[in-house]
Amino acid sequence: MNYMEFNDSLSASMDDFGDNTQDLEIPDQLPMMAVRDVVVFNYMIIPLFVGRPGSIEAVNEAMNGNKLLMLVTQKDATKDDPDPEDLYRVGMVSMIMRTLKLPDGRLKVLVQALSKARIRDILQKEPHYRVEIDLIEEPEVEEITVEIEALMRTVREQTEKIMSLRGILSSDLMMIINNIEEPGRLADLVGSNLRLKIAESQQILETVDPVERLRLVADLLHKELEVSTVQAKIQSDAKEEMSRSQREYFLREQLQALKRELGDEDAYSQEIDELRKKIKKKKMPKYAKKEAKKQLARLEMMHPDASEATIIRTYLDWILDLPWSKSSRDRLDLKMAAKVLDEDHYGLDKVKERILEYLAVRKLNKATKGPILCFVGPPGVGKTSLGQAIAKAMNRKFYRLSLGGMRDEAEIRGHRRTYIGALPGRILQGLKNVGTNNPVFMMDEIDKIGADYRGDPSSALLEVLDPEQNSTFSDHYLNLPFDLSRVMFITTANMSDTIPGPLMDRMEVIRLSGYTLEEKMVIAKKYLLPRQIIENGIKPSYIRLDDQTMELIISHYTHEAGVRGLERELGKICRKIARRVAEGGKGPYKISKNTISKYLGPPKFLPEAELDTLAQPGLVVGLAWTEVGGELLHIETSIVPGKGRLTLTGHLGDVMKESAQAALTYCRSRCADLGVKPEYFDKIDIHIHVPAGAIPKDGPSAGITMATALYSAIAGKSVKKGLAMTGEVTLRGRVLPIGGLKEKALAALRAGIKHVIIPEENQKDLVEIPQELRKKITFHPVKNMDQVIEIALGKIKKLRRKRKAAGESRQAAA
Ligand SMILES: Nc1ncnc2c1ncn2[C@@H]1O[C@H](COP(=O)(O)OP(=O)(O)OP(=O)(O)O)[C@@H](O)[C@H]1O
Repeated sequence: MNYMEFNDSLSASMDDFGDNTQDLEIPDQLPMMAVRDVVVFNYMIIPLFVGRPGSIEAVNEAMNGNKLLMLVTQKDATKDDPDPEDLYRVGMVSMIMRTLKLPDGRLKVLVQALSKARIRDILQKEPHYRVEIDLIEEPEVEEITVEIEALMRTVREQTEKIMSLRGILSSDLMMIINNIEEPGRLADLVGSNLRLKIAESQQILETVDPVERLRLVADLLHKELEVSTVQAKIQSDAKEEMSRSQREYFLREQLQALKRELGDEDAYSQEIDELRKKIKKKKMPKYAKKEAKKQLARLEMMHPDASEATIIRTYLDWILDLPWSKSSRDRLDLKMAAKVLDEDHYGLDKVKERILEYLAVRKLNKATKGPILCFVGPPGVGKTSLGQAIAKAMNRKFYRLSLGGMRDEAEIRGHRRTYIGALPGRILQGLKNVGTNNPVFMMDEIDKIGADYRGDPSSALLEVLDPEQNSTFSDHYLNLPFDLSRVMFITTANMSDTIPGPLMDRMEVIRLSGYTLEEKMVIAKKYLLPRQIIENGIKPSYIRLDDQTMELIISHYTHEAGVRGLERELGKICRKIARRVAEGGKGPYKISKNTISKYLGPPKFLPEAELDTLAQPGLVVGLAWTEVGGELLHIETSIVPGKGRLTLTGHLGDVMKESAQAALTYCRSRCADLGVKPEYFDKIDIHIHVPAGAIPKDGPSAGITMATALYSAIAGKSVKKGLAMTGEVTLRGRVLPIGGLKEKALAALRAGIKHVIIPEENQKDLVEIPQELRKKITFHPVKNMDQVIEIALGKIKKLRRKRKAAGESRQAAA
């Protein structure tokens, strides 16, 4: 029942019946009718449609008697034949005011509620319910207190709010509500109009006390108000959304119309036309053109502002920007190329020769798929700049990509277009950048490439670098094969060990080792200093730097295989001079042994020989080969009374630890030479330490160094001054070959070392060592440890004698 019915019925009750019903006697036994979906309240006049046979019987009996009928609500509306327990016990005694037979056999009955009553007993169920009842009198409210008044006002206000939120506010109903002075009536009127659940309505009905009832209604109103507020908000939001998109649509239509009016008709179709022309003009493979046209057709069908349209536009831009067929013309003039290479780089003869061979083959057979060159060497030896020089010599564009730390395959291959913000991989980005499809493409630090859950970039690189596969390189974003076979790939690495095997297979390694002092001198004078002079805006005449000073800078201010640090130091000097000139100085400024510290501060490195820390038993200098070139490796051994323990410190790797064990076993096998009994080793603790403890060290090449250090410590004799060594040792004392001889020799030279012990099998590598270096260092090839000991410590027999004498004098002293 809605409020309109209520409204009508209320006025009907006032007009037609007034208080006539007041005098009516209500018997305590009445026919009863169950009603569904509605709870009848006091004073209500309500039309009911009666169809169930039992109900029709009950109405008929009432009509035959005093027209009174007990109405109770069914708990479950779906039950056609409710049992007594399906019925609420409190209901309304009502009077039938009018009945009307409907053509379908049902009755329409208009009833007026007279009094609340509780069923005491059910007398009969068939053919219709008949019940015994107790009337429930409505208690009188003696005084309308302030609290009740406030409650009534709240209920009125809240009712008004809910009705207005629901859009069904009626001034008539509000007038009636505002005029009701009795709390109970107000509760019934509002409660019956709230669209409550049946159980809640019944709860109101069963609450006898009028004030309590009103309070309950107030609570329910409060709840209802909250729900209605949220509901109204949801509706208005939805409406707003609708109207906004409608407004946008109309505005866009208007904009299009305005554009048409103004003559710059349809910018969108113009854009499409332009793209179409570009695709037609652009030289690209048929499959690429086909795909571009297909995407353009899709774009045409779309709304220009759709997000998908932006993705297609970016994709088309990429297709149009890629150098599908644009190449630079190769310069294959070998003389010219040799000149360019010499101009930019000193030395590196072998490398230059290999590059010229490469160019020669290209000249004779343009279709050749040359190998990928991989420059391996320490930092700052010119790997990158050599790549640039090759590009210059061949008249190609140059692009450099650093692979260091790259872990995501998508960096090489790109993301699929379905990703938001997807882009092609770095290879295609590089090609777009240079604008030709045959640049010199340098990939730096290929040894530092990583792999994790995002994929393995090295497997993607395989496809890029393999001449058999790279003519159909597929980038995830582009999703079309792109021919990379004309690109000249060059890779660089500091160490070749960490390059993944399959990659290594596809490349030709060219080693660039560190520079000797003499080479550095020439590079500094011919290339680095002139470049720094120009970069700092000064003139060559401002600066006087003699050879002696340059040598000092190299040996005391830098400690590196390459020349990057040297260039930085020279840059520092030029900067300081630039400042003086800018401040009005005239120069020339002489940089000498005495003034150098003014420019560069105190020396940063002292050559190791100058340190003179080497003349102690147990201290030996080894040579190591690291990423940054050759390095000296100091090994310290100390022996103390103990229980035969061997302690190794200095962040040593497993291989190096095993070398130490082998060294110890070697020394144990030489007890006689050392003049000690085998038990001696059970009474001492040996500690081998390799300083610079924070730097990890590994590899077998320190084997002979450790064995010598241990031998020297046990023998109590220092090794020869200015001696360094490298070689792997076996348990039987054989010396095995090592790698990186040139780098190690250069490091020894930098440190002022004069003698180097090397494995005999490495003797063949000596040819690679520059002549002037071989003049300064004596290399001692050895086959076994005994030879090492003889060179480092002197004749073994003499040693034994000495050791014995020392033991005797100790005994005598004791
Ligand atoms: N033989 C040389 N002749 C002239 N200049 C050189 C020579 N070798 C290196 N240089 C200069 O040294 C600087 C450093 O070289 P570059 O950047 O090519 O080193 P790199 O070997 O690529 O190092 P990294 O492994 O750290 O990338 C460059 O300015 C380069 O011109």
